Amino acid sequence: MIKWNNLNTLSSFENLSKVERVKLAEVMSGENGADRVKKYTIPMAAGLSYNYAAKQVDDDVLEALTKLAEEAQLAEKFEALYNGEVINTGEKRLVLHHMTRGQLGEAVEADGVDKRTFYTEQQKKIADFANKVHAGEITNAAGEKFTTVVQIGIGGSDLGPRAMYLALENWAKKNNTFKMEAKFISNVDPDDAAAVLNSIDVAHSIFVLVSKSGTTLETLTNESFVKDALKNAGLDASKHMIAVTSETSPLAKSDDYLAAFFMDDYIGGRFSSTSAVGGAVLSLAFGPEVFAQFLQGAAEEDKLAMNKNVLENPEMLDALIGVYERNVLGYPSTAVLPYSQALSRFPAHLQQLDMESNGKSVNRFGEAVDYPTGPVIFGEPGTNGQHSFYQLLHQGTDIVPLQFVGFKNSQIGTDVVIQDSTSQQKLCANVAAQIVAFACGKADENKNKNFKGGRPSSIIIGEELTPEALGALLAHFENKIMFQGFVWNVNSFDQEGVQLGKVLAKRVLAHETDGALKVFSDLLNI
Ligand SMILES: O=P(O)(O)OC[C@H]1O[C@](O)(CO)[C@@H](O)[C@@H]1O
Repeated sequence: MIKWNNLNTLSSFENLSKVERVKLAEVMSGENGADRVKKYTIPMAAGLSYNYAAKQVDDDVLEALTKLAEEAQLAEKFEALYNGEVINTGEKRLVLHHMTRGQLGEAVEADGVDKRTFYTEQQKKIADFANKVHAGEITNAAGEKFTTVVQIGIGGSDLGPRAMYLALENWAKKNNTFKMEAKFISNVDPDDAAAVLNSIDVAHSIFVLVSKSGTTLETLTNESFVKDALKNAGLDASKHMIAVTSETSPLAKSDDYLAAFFMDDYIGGRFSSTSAVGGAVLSLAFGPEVFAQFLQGAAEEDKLAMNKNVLENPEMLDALIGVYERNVLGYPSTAVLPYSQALSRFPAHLQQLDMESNGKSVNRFGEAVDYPTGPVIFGEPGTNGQHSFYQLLHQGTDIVPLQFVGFKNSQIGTDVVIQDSTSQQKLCANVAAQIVAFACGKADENKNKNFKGGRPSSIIIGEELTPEALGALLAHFENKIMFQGFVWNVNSFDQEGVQLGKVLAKRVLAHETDGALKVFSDLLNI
């Protein structure tokens, strides 16, 4: 029997807050620190590992976290989710994104169909379509091959697929699986669509309109923008556009598209990278086999997330340490710092994934919670971040937990030796140095040069950022955020907080304003 209780009603949480705090600078120094780095690590899928040696934990904290996981029934709640319970209570929906990449539990039937079959059928349809485009069987009206794919979508219909595309673009070029260049239009700022359209050859471009709801104003506006451009170039828009949407959306039955692929309401936008939302653009860009490898990595990581032993479950442990940092140690934000240029937009994707999921102040029954929930997430790839905001991270008044990601090898492989080391070695040296610098600090009589240390971090380490590794990385964070939502007793799968701004913007556009809204409308010349 699953119980949905607030975090601060759990006795294991009270016990956790009484466990003696770990002095990170002390435990990470000398041989003790070396032992921790070897001991506090968990294997992940695709050769990745999650190392939490530099987190503010020891065996006592880990034991208390294990008890919290048990009392909060994290494994049971995940099981209920993948077996098709209505976990998204706010919208009365199942939560099925795991099924886009595998079958973790029982078969789930909804809307009269087996859902795993539905998702795999969509994948097959996309693969078939992509193969025909690559083979020149589906072409533009002049019978010429498409060379570019442009995704039109926003939020979850943009950030995840864009981050995944950028993560694999160079890998695919190096491994001869690169098929088509991809571009993305998301913002309703006309300069976004105009700049992308100016940079491509529209006659040889295929546009993927992605909107689960089929009602998002930004996306529909950008669709019109693109249709105008196609018309102005003397082209038939319906021969250049495909749609990814839910079967119940207004876009589903339209004749305006060359083809339509479906997801459904059981997949939240921000959790949709492994559905048709990411599948169409990634299969067109890199081929369906690469997309399948990406799904495989995610599926393997999902299986690890099922493990009831917290110390063998990287997602659950990462989630619990995050809760400890947020609710016991009182840290308000988390920085995501990939030491990989290919992951340049991964922090932006995690921002939506985490903040839209767990940025809630009521529990899943709509009652106010009186403890902090989701942290502020931000990040940049290293080493660029080091020359930007790391000053605050090292010496600022707030302690910001850090989530590093690093790979032993680069994707392209081209490198240079300067001062006896390659660029890749310099990159990896920097992330190792940062972990220890943040944890241990450095005493200096000059207070301006003093580093207190005690700043916790974890790192996910891999051999190389491959499609499997990327899938595993994505699934790690999706599952981590899900587990945190369970601990905080919030519904991580709705997003009512985005509605008010949309409603007010419509009022501004309809000139139905008064008070401050009217003055701002006048100031902005609307
Ligand atoms: O795919 P859609 O329905 O256009 O939604 C786009 C995005 O808008 C949001 O609903 C927020 O406004 C996100 O959750 C979602 O990813």
